[in-house]
Amino acid sequence: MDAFRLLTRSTRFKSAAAPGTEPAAPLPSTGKAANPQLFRTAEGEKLEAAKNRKKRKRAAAVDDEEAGDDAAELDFFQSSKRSSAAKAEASAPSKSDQDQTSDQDDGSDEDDEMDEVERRTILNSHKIKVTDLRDLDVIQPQPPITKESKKKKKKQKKEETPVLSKKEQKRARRMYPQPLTSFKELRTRYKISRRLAENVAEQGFTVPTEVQLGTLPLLLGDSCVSSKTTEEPDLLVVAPTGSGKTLSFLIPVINKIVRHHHSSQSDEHGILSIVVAPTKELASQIVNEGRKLVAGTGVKITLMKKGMRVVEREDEGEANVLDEDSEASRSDDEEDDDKPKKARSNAPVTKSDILVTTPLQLVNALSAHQTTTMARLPLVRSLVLDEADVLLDPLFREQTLGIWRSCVHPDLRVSLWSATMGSNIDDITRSTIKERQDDIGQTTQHPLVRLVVGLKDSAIPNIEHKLVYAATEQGKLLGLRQLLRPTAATASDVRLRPPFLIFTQTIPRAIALHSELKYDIPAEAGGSSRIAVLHSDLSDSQRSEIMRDFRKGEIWILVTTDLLARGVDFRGINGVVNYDIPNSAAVYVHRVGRTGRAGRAGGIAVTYYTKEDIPYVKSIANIIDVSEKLRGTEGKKSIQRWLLDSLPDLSKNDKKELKKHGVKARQVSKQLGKDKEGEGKGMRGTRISTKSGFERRMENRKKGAIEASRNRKANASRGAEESDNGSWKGLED
Ligand SMILES: Nc1ncnc2c1ncn2[C@@H]1O[C@H](COP(=O)(O)OP(=O)(O)OP(=O)(O)O)[C@@H](O)[C@H]1O
Repeated sequence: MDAFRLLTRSTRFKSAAAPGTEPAAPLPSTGKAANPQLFRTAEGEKLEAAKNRKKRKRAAAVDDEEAGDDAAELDFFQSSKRSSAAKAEASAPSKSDQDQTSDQDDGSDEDDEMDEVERRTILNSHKIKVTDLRDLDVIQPQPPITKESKKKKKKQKKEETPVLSKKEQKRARRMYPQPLTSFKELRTRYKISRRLAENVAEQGFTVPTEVQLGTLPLLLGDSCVSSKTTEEPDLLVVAPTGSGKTLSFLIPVINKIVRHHHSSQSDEHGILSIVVAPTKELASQIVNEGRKLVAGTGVKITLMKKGMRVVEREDEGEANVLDEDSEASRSDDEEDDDKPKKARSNAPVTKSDILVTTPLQLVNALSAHQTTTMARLPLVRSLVLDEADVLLDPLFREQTLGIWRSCVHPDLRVSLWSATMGSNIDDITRSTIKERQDDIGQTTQHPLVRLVVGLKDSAIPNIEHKLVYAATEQGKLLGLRQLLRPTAATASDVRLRPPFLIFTQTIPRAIALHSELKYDIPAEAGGSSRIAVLHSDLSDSQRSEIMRDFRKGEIWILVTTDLLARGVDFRGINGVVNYDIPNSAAVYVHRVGRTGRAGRAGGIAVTYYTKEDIPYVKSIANIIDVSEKLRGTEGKKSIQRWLLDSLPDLSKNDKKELKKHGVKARQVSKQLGKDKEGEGKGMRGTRISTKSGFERRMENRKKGAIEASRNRKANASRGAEESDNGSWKGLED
């Protein structure tokens, strides 16, 4: 069934290209990208290939297998052979024994150190920039102070004060850590748990993405057997949407816990890692990804839910600690958030190793009975902030910092991940780390590193952008309807094919747009069931059901708010429609990043703007311009220079206001917000309808007349009844 043909009611649309014409570009929803990497140069590729060839030869020699087998790249852990052998052995010893013993039996890459030129070539080829964010005097320690050096220093000070230029400072901070050239290295060089390595291999990924290539060695560093053992840093990561950041933080977190379970502190039980994400949808997706990776490792990952207890508080009395095996293996489809909850004090304290949560849910659990002091999480060694810029935005900042401060273990490492990150995040991170160190009386500073892939705060280069002027609200609706019609393909160069997402500014607008569009889908295509609306006013179970149906392909068009703008990974989204322009350039980057994920090509992002939006368009036009430059499409630019020059710049204050409240004309006052259908008088700015004001007035008058006539009739018949039944009927029970 051709979804587009049915959806557009097209009789003329042909899915295959006519003979002699160019074949249609592959859709993001079809198949898998050959290479998930976004940036690479021939020079870097050659070097990586040479390194991998060398490793393969050595591994083959170790395993006494044939050298130069091309399939080795696909079978990078030789998982099928080895895991089946391991499984056969595993019938007797426990999983943890297997992990421990197997640490010795893989070919080791410890001698395979690259020199700085090689490391630099590969990192530059993938546009990876690594920076040491510590104070300069920590990075470049001064020589020890002796009497002589003191005198010399004084003399020097008098003569000149040696200050590094900005360029020199930048150079001093620049790092070139060893990149991960293949997933196989996770096992051979970084000695990650065998079972974890097999679980990664089972996902079928062949090449590490840039962010994986750069961050995995840094985060797995302290278990690296190389002579240059590196300390695990606190890490800030800015990497494109859909580039595999989830895997980059989950592998090290899980591996650290496996090691912890095998260590002398293995009798410590409780939450060892926390992953914080801004929405329940993203948190539940991370848990699902995590469950694939933890299978058989003995590590438990759990989604934070209402009523769950994470610590024992003295004010709550004795808690009964139950085993949560069943919970750890449950999928999020089985969530029971809407069922009545047990009283908090009766619920068991979670025995999970990794807790994935939204900020508010964990804060609520840590500050039971609404007390001001938050309970501590003494065992947590890893704190991951996914979509860190939004978690440290004023809306979530206090909650997120509260969680961070609750993690009091001296070995805590924090990592912050996003596709967009302002410099204020660096500052907040630095000051929070410092504040924590002072609180716990720690004197040593561990490394703080920032890793950026590509251009900071830019959209991925494989998306096609369309910025469409629609003049009015009605114009946007007409434009969107036209996109769904067969003529769209010929009338404009935009062809939007399901599945796709439509973003609006507010919940009432999402609801109104959904009501407008739901009868546009022909019955033979599934009718109104093919389009749905998702927002935070729905119950948890409704939200999960819609997400599931969209993922299964039963829903083709999903109208939503910025709830789904970040992190959510629908593999085959063909397009994104910004029905309402986003509140900031960062939101644009995230919204459009729902398509073209993991190196897939062809996603299209359509953004409508009206007269009222003109002051806010420039930052989006700039993002599109940069993204097209990054792709290097000469002559195929959708943003012309004259447009960029003529669009007004937005003041800092206006930017702030827009980020906080969105476009004024579409804001909903609290009272009016209750009117979800957009019918109230003051809802003019938020209303979505093709009907003119006159048509609506006439319709309302007609409705009023019908209602009045109905009332009159009802009153008349009631009067007649009363006169009929005038006799005494006794008292009602
Ligand atoms: N090495 C790889 N090869 C191919 N696909 C991969 C690889 N690593 C991850 N993926 C896939 O890429 C997709 C996007 O990954 P993920 O959700 O982690 O992206 P992200 O960087 O967190 O994006 P966002 O910024 O939007 O949150 C997922 O479907 C994941 O399975």
